[in-house]
Amino acid sequence: MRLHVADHPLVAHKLSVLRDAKTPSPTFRQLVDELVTLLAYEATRDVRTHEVEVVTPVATTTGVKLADPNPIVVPILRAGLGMLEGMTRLVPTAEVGFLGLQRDEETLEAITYANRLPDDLTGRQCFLLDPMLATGNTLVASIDYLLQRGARDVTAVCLIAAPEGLKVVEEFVGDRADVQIVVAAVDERLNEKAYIVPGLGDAGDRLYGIV
Ligand SMILES: O=P(O)(O)OC[C@H]1O[C@H](OP(=O)(O)OP(=O)(O)O)[C@H](O)[C@@H]1O
Ligand SMILES: O=c1cc[nH]c(=O)[nH]1
Ligand SMILES: [Mg+2]
Repeated sequence: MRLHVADHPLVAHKLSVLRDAKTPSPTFRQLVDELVTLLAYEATRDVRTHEVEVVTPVATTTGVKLADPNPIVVPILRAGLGMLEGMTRLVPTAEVGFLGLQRDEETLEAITYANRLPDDLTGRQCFLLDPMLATGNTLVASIDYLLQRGARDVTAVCLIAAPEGLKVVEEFVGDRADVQIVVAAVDERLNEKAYIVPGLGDAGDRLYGIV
């Protein structure tokens, strides 16, 4: 598993405002969107392309276009939905699948309530979106769904990860697939309720309210 921590003052600035408990929901949503665009730039560094001929008003040159099959982007509901538009703005030809998982706050198990993925992901570049990687249980379950469908090239774009969760994901992945995690920050630890410290609280609640 490869880990990429985005090291950029704009990322650090936006993340600091996002963490602030006083930041209201509309600003929070806007910042998540802006952060994803910055992270997506890093996450798509290895996106597959092929050469094309381009005729400019001056000359003919060689350019590149995204190769087929298109990448697939999968937001993990709810909170991952707040990252979808920022990602598809950068990769508009991507297909979009959906996973809905909710962490049981007692057992910390990830419970799946929605799964709408293509049956065959062989040879596809897959991008999972979820702002928080805490225990890692949600990301492990999500990566597993992709691997079961034949995917071997998976990038997870997260805003904040806990070291404990990164270890869990790394142990699960082993050498089964090429998995990259792109994050804005790796925080200190999990607290007794498995919330990321210092983190930003419950990302889904801060995006969409408490349900
Ligand atoms: O690494 P883990 O310990 O599994 O926790 C991380 C998960 O928790 C949050 O979702 P949550 O279950 O709160 O669902 P929500 O997006 O609907 O709020 C977050 O968006 C991740 O999906
Ligand atoms: O800190 C955390 C942990 C899990 N889910 C969140 O939204 N935040
Ligand atoms: Mg939540």
